[in-house]
Amino acid sequence: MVSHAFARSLRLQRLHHHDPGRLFIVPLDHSITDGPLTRGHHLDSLVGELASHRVDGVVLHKGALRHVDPEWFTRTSLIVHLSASTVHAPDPNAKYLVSSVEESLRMGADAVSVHVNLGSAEERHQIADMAAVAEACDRWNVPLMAMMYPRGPKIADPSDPALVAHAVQVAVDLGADLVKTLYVGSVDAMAEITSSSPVPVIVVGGPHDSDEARVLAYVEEALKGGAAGVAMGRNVFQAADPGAMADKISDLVHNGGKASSPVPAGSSRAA
Ligand SMILES: O=C(CO)COP(=O)(O)O
Ligand SMILES: N[C@@H](CC=O)C(=O)O
Repeated sequence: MVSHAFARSLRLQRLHHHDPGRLFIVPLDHSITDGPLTRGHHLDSLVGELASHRVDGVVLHKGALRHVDPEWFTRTSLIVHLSASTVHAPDPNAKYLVSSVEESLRMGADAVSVHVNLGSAEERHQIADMAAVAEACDRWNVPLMAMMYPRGPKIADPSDPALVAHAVQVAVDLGADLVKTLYVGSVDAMAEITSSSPVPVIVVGGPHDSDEARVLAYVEEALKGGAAGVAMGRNVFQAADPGAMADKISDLVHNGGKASSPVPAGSSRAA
């Protein structure tokens, strides 16, 4: 009988559309946290553009899937985000679950993600939620991406290497397959974190920066620090040309910075 590990490993490998060691994820879960992602163009066209420009996966909330063409997910993976809060809440750091592993599987998810704000007032619920989701991921053999942010009343510097290392450790100890967290601002300090983690660590992009060269330099630096890729939202979907920006980031993540042609529309996995 094929072991269950086979299924989880298969799903994890399927996230890597463009190379086995790196991931370029574009999270679009900001739509609950901050409100509508884009002015003007629709979510479906944005996801289609990302899928056509070598993005390995997108993070979406469950309801968004009703408005996106499934065809895009022959070329990019679907990570369903299970956590939510909005910036309008009395405590925006208090994340809670709005979906489940089983529901996400029913909707076609390749993986799920859960958000923990380490140091937040409601940390205990978020850690307990991640533990429960990790158990369900074990049961259903679904990869878990942990979104880990040091955030809370006592957190002075969220990118403090000791805090980020702790956040990564919490995710590892709860059973995450992949951790998305902050870049700590130094290649060496990041390398200490990534080299100590038994699971891949990818970094977020942060608020949109109109200086494209600075964004790309950030990606290069994070990769030098051993990040297994990036999970960049705002610096992609708020770019003037999200597809072109995705190509440039994908070249760094997947091609060592060498430019390569975008995946032709309609083609399935990259060669
Ligand atoms: O993973 C992320 C959101 O869930 C990171 O998004 P940003 O790159 O916009 O910070
Ligand atoms: N999931 C993160 C980033 C997206 O908005 C958060 O909620 O802060």
